[in-house]
Amino acid sequence: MSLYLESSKIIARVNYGGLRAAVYSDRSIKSKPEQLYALCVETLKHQEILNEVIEKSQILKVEKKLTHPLALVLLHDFLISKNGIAASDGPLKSSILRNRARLSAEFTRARLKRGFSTKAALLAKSQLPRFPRWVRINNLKANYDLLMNKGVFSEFTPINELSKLYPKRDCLPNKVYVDPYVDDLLAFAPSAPLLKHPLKKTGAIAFQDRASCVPAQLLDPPRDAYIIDATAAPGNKTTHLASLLGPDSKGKIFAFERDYRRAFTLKETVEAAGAENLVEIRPATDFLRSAPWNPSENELNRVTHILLDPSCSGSGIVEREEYRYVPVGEPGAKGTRNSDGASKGANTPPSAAEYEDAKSWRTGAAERDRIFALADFQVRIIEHAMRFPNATRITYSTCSIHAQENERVVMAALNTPVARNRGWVTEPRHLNRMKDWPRRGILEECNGNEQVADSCIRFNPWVDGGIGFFVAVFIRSEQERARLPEAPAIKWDLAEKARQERAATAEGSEEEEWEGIDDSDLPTEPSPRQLHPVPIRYYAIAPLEDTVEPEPLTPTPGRSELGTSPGSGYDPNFSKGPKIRRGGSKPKKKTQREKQREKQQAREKELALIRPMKMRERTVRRGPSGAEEEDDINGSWAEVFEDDLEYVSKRANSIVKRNASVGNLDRIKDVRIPPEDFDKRDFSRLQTGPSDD
Ligand SMILES: C[S@@+](CC[C@H](N)C(=O)[O-])C[C@H]1O[C@@H](n2cnc3c(N)ncnc32)[C@H](O)[C@@H]1O
Repeated sequence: MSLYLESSKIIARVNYGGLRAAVYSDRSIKSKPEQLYALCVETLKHQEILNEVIEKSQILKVEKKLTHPLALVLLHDFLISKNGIAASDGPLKSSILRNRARLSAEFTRARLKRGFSTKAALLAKSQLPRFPRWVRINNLKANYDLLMNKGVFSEFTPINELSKLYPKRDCLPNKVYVDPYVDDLLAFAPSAPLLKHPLKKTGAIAFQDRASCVPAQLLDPPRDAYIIDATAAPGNKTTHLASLLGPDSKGKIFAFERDYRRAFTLKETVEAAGAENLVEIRPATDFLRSAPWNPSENELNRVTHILLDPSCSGSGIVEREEYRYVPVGEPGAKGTRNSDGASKGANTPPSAAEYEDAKSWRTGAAERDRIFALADFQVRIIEHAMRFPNATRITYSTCSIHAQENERVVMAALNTPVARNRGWVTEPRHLNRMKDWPRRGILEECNGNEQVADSCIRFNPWVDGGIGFFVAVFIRSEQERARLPEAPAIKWDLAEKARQERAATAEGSEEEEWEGIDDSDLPTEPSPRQLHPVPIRYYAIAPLEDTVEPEPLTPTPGRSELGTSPGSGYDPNFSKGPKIRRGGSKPKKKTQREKQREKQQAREKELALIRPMKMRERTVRRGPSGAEEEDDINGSWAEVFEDDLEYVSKRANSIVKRNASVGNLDRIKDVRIPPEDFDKRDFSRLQTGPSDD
């Protein structure tokens, strides 16, 4: 398919940003993604004037084969791009060239009408960024009083309306907006001369989007708090936390960053902000492996506040250059006006209702699968943070607009055993500093739970000045914390220690851990199942050499006994087969022979399903004492519902292979599907990871 056909399809499909993800994640695309993305962005940027040309020239009526988005991309290249329409596109090109005189004349007329005497002038204007510039004052090097009251920003006059700073006709480059929700946060018009401001060079101010400042603000740590920023690079929120602690704080921020290279960027950001004394960077360190219950980590044990801003789809990031496609026939395409007289078109914010209807965000299948995988990880990271013995406050944020990564993750996290056992809830709206903020969580995505939906905060990029964002605050009371001061069982502790020692000697597996998720591993559609209140079987994922026959495990009451130590939970009477509990009416009496045949058939079916798990090579490692250690895989287990056995065993097998291939066996502790997802028949959040307490 040609560049033009592909780009016309993309712009028509993607609404409200997310163009980059759509282009780069669509595997069916043949054109060069960078060329495609540039064409989409530039076309949408100029769609208002191009729409006028389309309308006045009546090209869609003359050339019946042209669709509106296709006409837009072709006209962009014909009228605006300096290279013209790509030569290879014969019929498409001809459809434009046949009408060349009329199109050029209409374009010139439209350009002059807008006051641009040349095409260059039109292009220069269109390069201006679209949103206000947000500036956060860094308390480690300056303060609000100094900048706002003592004259450093004296050329800017404070205003109360953020909308005046959008680059429209009445945009005010010499005004400043003081944000009422985040301390020390200011907004300026995009054209305000701040990029090379000396304050930026000294680190006294930082450019940070408004929504991205909310997590640290809502974490609201006391001056001497011990804090974790679990996923820290490039360090915007870490340095914001440091600024909130202030220069005299005796607190500490542990900044985890799994990616080694990104940890360097984090270090630079921390140094530029003058926050070295407050921040302890943990480079190339996976937060999911942090173990505050280890005696060697007793500083982590003091952590009370945790900021989680994990990897997400980034679907809320509306690139500064991205515009929204307005199909022909919508009011915006014809240049109609809002009631306030402003032109309603590609640069017009969607209404709040339009925006909050997250289901209207259209994504391709590959992107959807990626989002499911991300959601897995996001729940795990919250769950892990909730295990910190002294934690009382956690913020969870994403720059995603997908409920799958937002409300649904919050709901899943609240439903984990660790949240329930330790008394974690979302902070009620009335207690929240942003209780007046209008955009809250999507009720139906919170299973109709108003309290949870109300406690979530959403940002609309067009209205709120920057990116689409989501924040939720989890809290638990002091009483709850006192009730459960200790973390996991001692067995976990020892297993964790052994794992950490192995991790220290393992080579280069960390960086791949998350990014390496392969789409082919992910479910494309839910598999059917009957409802079971509890898992009915556990299966070991056994290494080939050790076991001739795979060893099913019988269910044991406590999860902590499973999966953390090699071989735990094995039923010595396995040869008799695990007992299966079934609901429903009493089965008809069967003869002994029938029973035996059925048993044999069931067994063969199971073996056929489990056998692929045995394909990986056994890896033997030396433990700290030099003794040969049992490979982690021996202790791995899958919690399998009978109806889903086939699907889960395939998935477990692929996880084993993937991890084996990157030499990282430590992650494989369990494979499980949260019970609430069984109820919804949603297999999207199949999880792997350390066993829960
Ligand atoms: C969305 S970015 C964080 C942005 C950061 N909070 C900021 O405001 O500058 C997510 C980061 O988390 C890191 N990350 C992902 N998984 C991690 C894990 N398990 N442990 C530590 N860091 C992780 C990624 O490498 C990435 O740098």
